[in-house]
Amino acid sequence: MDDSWKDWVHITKLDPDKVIDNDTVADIATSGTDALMLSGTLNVTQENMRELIMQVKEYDLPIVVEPAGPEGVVLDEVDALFVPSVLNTPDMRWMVGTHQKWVKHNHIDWTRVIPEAYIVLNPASSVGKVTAAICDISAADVAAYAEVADQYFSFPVVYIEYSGTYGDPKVVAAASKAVSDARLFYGGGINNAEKAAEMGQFADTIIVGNAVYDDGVSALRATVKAVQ
Ligand SMILES: CC(C)=CCC/C(C)=C/CC/C(C)=C/CC/C(C)=C/COP(=O)(O)OP(=O)(O)O
Ligand SMILES: O=P(O)(O)OC[C@@H](O)CO
Ligand SMILES: [Mg+2]
Repeated sequence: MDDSWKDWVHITKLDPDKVIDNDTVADIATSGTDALMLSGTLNVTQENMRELIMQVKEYDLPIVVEPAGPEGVVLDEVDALFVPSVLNTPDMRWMVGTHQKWVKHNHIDWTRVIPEAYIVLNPASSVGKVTAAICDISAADVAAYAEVADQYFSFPVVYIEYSGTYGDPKVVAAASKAVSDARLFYGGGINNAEKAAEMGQFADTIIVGNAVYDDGVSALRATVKAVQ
């Protein structure tokens, strides 16, 4: 896709493993969020991903898929694929191994792939457990990962991921200082204007996931308003 995604300040993350009704989808689409990212670590299948795409595609909003593995890759009716690599895992599969297998067995439309350097910081999250990420690290450690991702690997996105819990703003501030070219994404536990504004000072883009399901679209709207 073109570079317009670099202007997104707010992304709503929808999980194909969760049920959402069409009225809620309509409210999300008009909330002011810049894009919908369809993603989850557990139980994402071609079937539930395609079902969610059918629900969201009628709105005039960018839709991107963030697969947890090659089996979750769907590109029909979608603008781009944001593909994670986890930096702070000892298991090479989540950094590059799964990607190598994916590329070996598929023809990839690279014009629609945006690589993301994930730094996973909530050990209790599904992504933390699956990737065995080493989460007990300092702000300086996170900043160094972020700099390596940005300056050495040239990842276009550095993603500070606290999925399911609100993170440490000092960590996000340190990562923000360390990154010059990449866009800094922050996701985890944002469910009101205050948290959105706090992380929005440091991150270029905030991602709101669970709040849509747990706190409703009014909470989502408050997070949008805080960063736009
Ligand atoms: C090579 C391809 C196409 C994919 C590989 C992608 C990789 C390496 C993924 C590893 C990290 C991962 C599992 C990312 C999934 C995206 C993500 C962080 C979703 C949010 O997950 P959680 O919120 O923890 O999960 P649940 O909502 O399912 O509990
Ligand atoms: O679900 P929450 O905690 O909002 O996290 C958002 C996103 O970063 C998850 O990948
Ligand atoms: Mg989730």
